[in-house]
Amino acid sequence: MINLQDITKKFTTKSGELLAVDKVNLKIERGEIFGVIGYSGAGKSTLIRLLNGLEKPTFGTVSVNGKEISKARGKELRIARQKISMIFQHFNLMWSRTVEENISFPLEIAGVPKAERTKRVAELIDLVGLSGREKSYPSQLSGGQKQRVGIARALANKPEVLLCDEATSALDPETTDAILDLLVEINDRLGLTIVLITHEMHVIRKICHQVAVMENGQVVETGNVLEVFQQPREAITKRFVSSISGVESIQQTAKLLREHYPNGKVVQLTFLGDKTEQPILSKLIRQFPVEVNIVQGSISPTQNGSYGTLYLHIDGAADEIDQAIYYLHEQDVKTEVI
Ligand SMILES: Nc1ncnc2c1ncn2[C@@H]1O[C@H](COP(=O)(O)OP(=O)(O)OP(=O)(O)O)[C@@H](O)[C@H]1O
Repeated sequence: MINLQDITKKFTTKSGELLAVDKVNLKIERGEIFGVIGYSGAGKSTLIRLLNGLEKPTFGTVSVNGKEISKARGKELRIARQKISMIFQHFNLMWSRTVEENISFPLEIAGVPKAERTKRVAELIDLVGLSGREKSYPSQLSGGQKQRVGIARALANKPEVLLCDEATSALDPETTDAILDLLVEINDRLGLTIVLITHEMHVIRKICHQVAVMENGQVVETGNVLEVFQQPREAITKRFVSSISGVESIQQTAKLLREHYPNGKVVQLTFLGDKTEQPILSKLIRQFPVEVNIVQGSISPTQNGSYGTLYLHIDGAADEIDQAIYYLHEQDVKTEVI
C-alpha cells in the first residue's frame, strides 16, 4: 500500500545542511495501523509530510497505492492527496465554522452537491459520536470532541490512508484512550490504513499492528508490535518499552530483593498470547519444593494479542531452583535470571 524506498530529506539551514530523514525504507500494508515512534527531532513529522507530498524527498521514492507521490505535481498531486487525509495535534479546525460546516468543508472543495454533503456530514457525525453537537463552534467543544471533528473532516472524502500527527498528544489520558478506540473502530469498519506518529509508547501498544522506531532521521528498528515489546533490540526501543512496563523500577526492586534475600534467584518471565491465561505458576509451586514470591506482574493487551511479564523471587535448594526454572523453560515461557 505504502512504500518508502531510500527516502532521504535534507534541509538547508543557516548553519549548513541538516539531514532530517536518512535512507528510510518502509512498507506499510493496506488496512494496517502503523506507528512511528521517536523523540523530538527524530524526523517523524518530516517523514509523515513526505507521505502526503507536503515535502519532496531529496532522494528516494514514496509511493502510495501504486502512485509515486514523490514525483507527482499539480493536479495529479491534488487528486492523489484526496485519498490521503491527515489529523493534527492541535486539530486545525476553522473557528468561525460550526461542527457540521467544518466537516462539510472538504466536500465543498471537492464539488459535492449540497444534498449529498448534508447526508455525508450526518453519517460522519454519527460515526465519530458527535450527534447533538452539529451546530456547536469549536470553542464550545472539549479537546476530545475537537479531535472527533478533525477525524470526521479527514474521513469526508473517503480516503484510503489516514495520517495522524501526534493526534492525541494534547489530550488527557482518558480522552486519549477514547480517541484511540475510535481510530481502531474506524480501521476495523472502513478498512482504512492508518499511519501515526507519536512519542508515546502507550499509543503504539494500544492500537498499532506494526511499529518503526526513529532516531536521528533513521528507522533503527521495525516490526510487529507484540514482538518488539517482547524482544526490543536497540537501546532506544528498550527505553520506550520500559517507559510503560516499569522495567527500571523492577530492576531496582530486584536489587533490593537480592540484598534482602541473598539466596535464591530473581527471574523475569515473559508470557505470550494464550500462555498469559494458563496456570503455569500454581503448577510450579505444586511440583517443586521452592518458595515463590511475586515481585511484580502485568498483562498488556496489544492489537496482535496479549503479553505478560512476571517477576519472581524463587528460593530453596540450588538444584530445586534450577529444576523449577527449567520447568518454566519447558512450558515455552521466556525466562531470564536477573
Ligand atoms: N523546514 C525545515 N527546515 C529546516 N529544518 C527542518 C525543517 N523541518 C524540520 N527540520 C529539522 O529536521 C529535524 C527533524 O524534525 P522533525 O520535525 O521531522 O522531527 P520530529 O521527530 O517530528 O520532532 P517533533 O516531534 O519535535 O516535531 C529537526 O532537527 C528539525 O529542526
